[in-house]
Amino acid sequence: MTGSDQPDRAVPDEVHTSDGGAQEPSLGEMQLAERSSLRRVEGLSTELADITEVEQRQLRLERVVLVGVWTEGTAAQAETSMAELAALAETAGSTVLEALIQRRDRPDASTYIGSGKAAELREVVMATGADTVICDGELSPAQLTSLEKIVQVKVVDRTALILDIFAQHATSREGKAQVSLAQMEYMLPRLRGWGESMSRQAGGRAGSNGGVGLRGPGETKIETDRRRIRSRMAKLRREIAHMKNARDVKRHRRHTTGVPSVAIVGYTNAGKSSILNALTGAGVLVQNALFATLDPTTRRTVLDDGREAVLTDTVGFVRHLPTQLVEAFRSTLEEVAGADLLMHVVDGSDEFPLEQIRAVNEVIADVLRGAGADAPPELLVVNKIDAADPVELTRLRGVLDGAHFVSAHTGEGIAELRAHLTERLPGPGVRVDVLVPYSRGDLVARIHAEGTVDSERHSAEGTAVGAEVPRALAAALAPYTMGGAQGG
Ligand SMILES: Nc1nc2c(ncn2[C@@H]2O[C@H](COP(=O)(O)OP(=O)(O)OP(=O)(O)O)[C@@H](O)[C@H]2O)c(=O)[nH]1
Ligand SMILES: [Mg+2]
Repeated sequence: MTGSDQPDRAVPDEVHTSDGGAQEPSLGEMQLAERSSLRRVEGLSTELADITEVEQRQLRLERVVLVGVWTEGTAAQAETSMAELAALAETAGSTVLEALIQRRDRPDASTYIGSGKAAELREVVMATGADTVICDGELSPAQLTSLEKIVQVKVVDRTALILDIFAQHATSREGKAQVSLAQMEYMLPRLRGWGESMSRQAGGRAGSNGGVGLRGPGETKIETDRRRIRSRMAKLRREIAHMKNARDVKRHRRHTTGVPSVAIVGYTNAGKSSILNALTGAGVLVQNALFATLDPTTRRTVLDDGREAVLTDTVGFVRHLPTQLVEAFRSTLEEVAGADLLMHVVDGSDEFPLEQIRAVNEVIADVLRGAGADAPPELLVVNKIDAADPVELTRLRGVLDGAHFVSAHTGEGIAELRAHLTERLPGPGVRVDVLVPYSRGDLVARIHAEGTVDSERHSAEGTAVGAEVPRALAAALAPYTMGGAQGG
């Protein structure tokens, strides 16, 4: 049993698996099929018909060679980074033919890998018949252009690759708008570079690029494109702000009705959606692919004590998430700021779980700073313990104090996790009448922040408060309970 034997109201029964996800959820399968059928469809609106050359380049990553510059860290870390780039490339739908790592103090200012290595790369491209080179970093527009000149196939960087995946995966209106905005922001300074190499390469590409090739990216064309992109970006920003308002209202309503909320965050592919499914029986898309989830999915569940809670599955994070994306997804990620609890899921079978934790924490801190919000309490959940190395797990148990160790697949630890959530989430609360000494002003502050105060009086001995507070806080307040004042 996974422990998720409470009925879930949001989904039909047949989706509810008791074996923790051995069966592929049907909703997920549908989404999966839909996704692959959409893979090669250019997603931008017709308004952008004139400038989709950039998009089309990004969507045609078919046979790729990866190249990385290894500037710091161990060889194992450099290899992990390349393996991740390969996974990203495959997620975007391409076949990885070859990967090269170059050891340098810093990326070459003009060609990223240096001209000697670039010539070597050209050889590899010719030998393998690759049509794209993907660099493991963010390249300047000039670097992209110079490297393209040498290798003579299109060159794409990690940022463009991630943006491409996001563009393929976004399903909600808000998600799509956010990705478009991020892509345009990325594109804007690169238009000239893309344009120049496009005109050189236009002959090699079929149909869809004909218009561009014929016209040529003259200075005027670029200027017009820029202006169009800018005004489209402004429009998108307005739309996104509007959608965010609607979501804020919904969230606020949830808050005022007192339904506690959990935001599930974590590195991409850590198993966030699997845990949501294991906890609630929801049929959220689970895929061994990066960024399977892009739109926050909220599911209701019934806690062990019969209360309701909502869990929100969020977009996964990755090292060096393009800044344009952090920016664009900020409003979505603000779900994080509004949650009562952050459930941070870590892949315990990953080679460097602590680095994943760090990368995720950086993005969260960034988002919260932007939202001007305090971090909600965090619960660390180490997933995939069925697949993890036992020695590594022992080490993790040592360093990750208070973490829960679970397997969404076998269901191990899931019941305990549910019990912990029940315990930890603010509930309708416990009635307390306490006299808190002035030395514990922190507790009074917490009562105000976490509970509902209905009486407060200052006396010589301290602050007398009558309030309804979450169970955990009630426990902390137990020593200050006023004699005989119980029961209300
Ligand atoms: N062995 C093992 N694999 C798991 C477990 N939980 C999830 N997985 C696998 O890990 C992969 C990613 O799972 P998801 O739940 O889609 O991960 P996610 O964090 O939602 O990923 P994104 O939405 O892509 O960021 C899938 O192939 C799952 O089957 C687990 O407990 N054990
Ligand atoms: Mg997911």
